[in-house]
Amino acid sequence: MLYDVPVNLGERSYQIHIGAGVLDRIGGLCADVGLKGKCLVITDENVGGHYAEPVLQSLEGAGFSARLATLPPGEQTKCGDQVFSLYSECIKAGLDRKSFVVALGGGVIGDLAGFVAATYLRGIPFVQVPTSLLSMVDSSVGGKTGINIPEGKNLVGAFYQPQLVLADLDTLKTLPPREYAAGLAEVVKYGIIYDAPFFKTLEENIHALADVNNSELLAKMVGRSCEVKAEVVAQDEREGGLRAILNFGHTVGHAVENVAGYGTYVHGEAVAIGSVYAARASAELTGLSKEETERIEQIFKALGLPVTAPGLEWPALREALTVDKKTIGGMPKFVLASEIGAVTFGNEVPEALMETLWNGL
Ligand SMILES: NC(=O)c1ccc[n+]([C@@H]2O[C@H](COP(=O)([O-])OP(=O)(O)OC[C@H]3O[C@@H](n4cnc5c(N)ncnc54)[C@H](O)[C@@H]3O)[C@@H](O)[C@H]2O)c1
Ligand SMILES: O=C(O)C(=O)C[C@@H](O)[C@H](O)[C@H](O)COP(=O)(O)O
Ligand SMILES: [Zn+2]
Repeated sequence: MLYDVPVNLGERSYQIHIGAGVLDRIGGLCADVGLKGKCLVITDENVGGHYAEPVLQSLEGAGFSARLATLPPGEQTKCGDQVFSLYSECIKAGLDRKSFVVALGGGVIGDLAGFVAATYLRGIPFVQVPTSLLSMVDSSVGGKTGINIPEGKNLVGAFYQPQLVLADLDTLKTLPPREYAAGLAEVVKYGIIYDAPFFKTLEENIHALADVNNSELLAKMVGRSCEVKAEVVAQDEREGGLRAILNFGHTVGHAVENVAGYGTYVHGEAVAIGSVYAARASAELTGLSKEETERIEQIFKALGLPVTAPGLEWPALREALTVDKKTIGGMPKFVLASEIGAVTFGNEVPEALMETLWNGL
């Protein structure tokens, strides 16, 4: 059965389809939204071994001509060199302006393949088939595509919406536990920024959350996360304001990823560290209570996520913050909470406090 969450963006609207054992529906769903002809399925070595064949079969079965490009796994793949090699793959696949790209994998593949689709021939359609928890609850939704450059995370990219998203919860059964936990960091984020009852439900189900065979709980968690993201994006597609709340924990999180070296901390882990930092800053500046600050810290710890990054020195992180997309006039901006479920964006943290908070983690 498919559970659908709509993303309402006028003529760029689409559906997120969530279900268990539904990967073989991809061909039919692509046909349903009017896609035709040729496509390039982009995946990585970990995901492709498990899921490329059923996806290709489903696409071919629905009358599409599909070619496969398989990339090395990991954050370092989200780079300019891979973009250019994928343009060549698009040519080899004979893609024209009516053709499309299928991103089959985690957020690295989704962001990269989406950026290729956004720029090849000035834009061809694309479809997201997320296979990591993080990509199901966050990166496949909302149209942020892009790559990292040595100076910083996601510094090159485009807003470009997919035609549809298909999340098969059964694919999570092969996801490594470390990556599953990392995805939970973005799930917790939705509770902190938007939905206090959801945060409480997560706290009360810590152990059940770790069970990828609990399809019912999984579907609820993925579904609610997608609903929150879709609601925020529908109000502010290109981050003129409100959408920045989805960046809670990311100001310091992105700096940690960059300074430690892409892949040392996976994205969700860096977000966990950045979220505890943001919670502590919120306690100092926006009235987050001691008790709620503690609850935020505890939930990340209980999920087995890091809340500190030993060995990373503040000056290097501070330098990385100067190129954060939220930094204006040299001052980094933070999403801060006044309580769990209520945040504001565009906050500055005094220079000395930024360093003190880092050294106190
Ligand atoms: N565009 C957005 O809105 C957005 C939102 C959040 C994160 N991101 C980006 O997403 C990326 C992180 O995504 P991620 O956490 O999915 O990382 P990822 O794509 O690197 O996937 C994590 C690891 O799990 C493997 N994997 C994925 N699905 C699997 C499966 N079903 N079975 C076995 N192995 C599997 C991958 O090969 C990889 O090794 C970062 O680059 C981050 O910046 C983007
Ligand atoms: O969709 C958004 O908006 C987000 O901020 C979601 C984040 O989880 C995600 O990591 C995103 O890629 C960050 O975007 P950036 O604009 O800070 O690079
Ligand atoms: Zn993120």
